[in-house]
Amino acid sequence: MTQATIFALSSGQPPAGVAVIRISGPATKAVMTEIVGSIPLPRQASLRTIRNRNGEMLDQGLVLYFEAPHSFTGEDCAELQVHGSRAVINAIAGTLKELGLRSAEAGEFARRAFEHGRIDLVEVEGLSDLVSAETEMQRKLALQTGMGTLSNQYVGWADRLTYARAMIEAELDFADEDDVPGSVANMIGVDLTALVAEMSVASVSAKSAEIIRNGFKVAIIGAPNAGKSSLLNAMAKREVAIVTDIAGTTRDVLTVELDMEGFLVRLYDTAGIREADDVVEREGIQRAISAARSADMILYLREAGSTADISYRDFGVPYLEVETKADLYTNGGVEAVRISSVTGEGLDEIHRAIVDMARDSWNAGLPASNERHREHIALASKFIENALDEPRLELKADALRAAGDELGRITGRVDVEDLLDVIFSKFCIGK
Ligand SMILES: Nc1nc2c(c(=O)[nH]1)N(C=O)[C@@H](CNc1ccc(C(=O)N[C@@H](CCC(=O)O)C(=O)O)cc1)CN2
Repeated sequence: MTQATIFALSSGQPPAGVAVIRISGPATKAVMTEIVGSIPLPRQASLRTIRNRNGEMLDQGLVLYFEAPHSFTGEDCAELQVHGSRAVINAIAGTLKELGLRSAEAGEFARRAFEHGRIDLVEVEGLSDLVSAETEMQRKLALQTGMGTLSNQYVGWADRLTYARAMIEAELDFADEDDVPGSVANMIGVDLTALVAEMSVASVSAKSAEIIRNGFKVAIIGAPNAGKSSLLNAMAKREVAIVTDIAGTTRDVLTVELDMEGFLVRLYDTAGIREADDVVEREGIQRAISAARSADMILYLREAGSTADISYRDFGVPYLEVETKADLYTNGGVEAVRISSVTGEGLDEIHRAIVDMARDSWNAGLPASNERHREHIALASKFIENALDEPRLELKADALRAAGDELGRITGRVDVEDLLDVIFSKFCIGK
């Protein structure tokens, strides 16, 4: 079956200065001949008139042609860079449909790139992250994943497993009586043990990368009226939360997302924790506690001069104690950071503390895998451990093959068909 030729608006929603319409598939050449008169020189921008099938002008734009396999998808591709109005885009899309092209599905260009071996599954995920990156750290992480750094790690691991297996196969094929039993096992054992250790480090990195992808979670907790919502508003620089003098104003957990020096920080404002009779307030307090327990950092707020309820210290979450309303009190010589959301005192210090903690939680030195990778890495290292424990060479080799297959599932070399729909559907149309 020949592949459909697909097209999509790859640039943002109209109206925009310029719109990029991408085309990929076997009919690309024929379509270009039809709508711009001839096939432009590969990889060179040419200014052309774009026409419908009756020869009427639809727009004038820059066109690019990429000949297979030297294109993003590995197929013949073209780009029409046209005036970015809805009407121009609709007119061109209409003509492309009349010529037998169909609209691309979400991620379909990337999928074709994967299917033609231009990029592996790890790089596909990196591209997906790159397109949705909002912070500087997300951009860096996505580039590392999307441009092969992480793939190289997995391929390197898989190569070591292949080498170990080859050693075993050789031993099985050429074993002679003079060989010392177990010598091959010893030779490969050292490297395989090292490999298991590297894998366990990589699994930790998946967790730390989550902080970049999903944000560093900071829960603001404390007694009612301690100034939690005022702090949230002051950090967000807008009135996100309702602030009143009435204790118990915040009932549910409120969130703001902040870009703090390139880190995505999710700040949670919570209901004040106290003994409460009101059902709604009690539920809010439960939510406050669970937000604090699942946070990456707790800001425990209390009004200057009041005593601390220190039960949150058992949550196992790093915390910072904050004395609020510092404008109303003189410093009683306590250790906590003193802030005033009214005067702004201490807010820089809070900012610093959060960014430092986020930076510490993220292990910058490690290539950042993700949760999907982590599951396969865990299985692979289990298989390697089995292989290490297994005295029979045939079974040792089998376990190593199974471990290699798990790594192959990460990069997409080994049966991943069922996964593809999930991964590619996360893309936007046109990617
Ligand atoms: N206009 C435009 N800009 C874009 C893209 C695009 O498709 N179109 N990209 C899409 O995401 C990204 C760039 N990625 C690309 C990756 C590979 C090839 C490509 O044609 N590769 C060929 C030729 C390489 C070469 O000549 O150096 C190849 O790998 O064989 C193009 C874009 C970001 N900017």
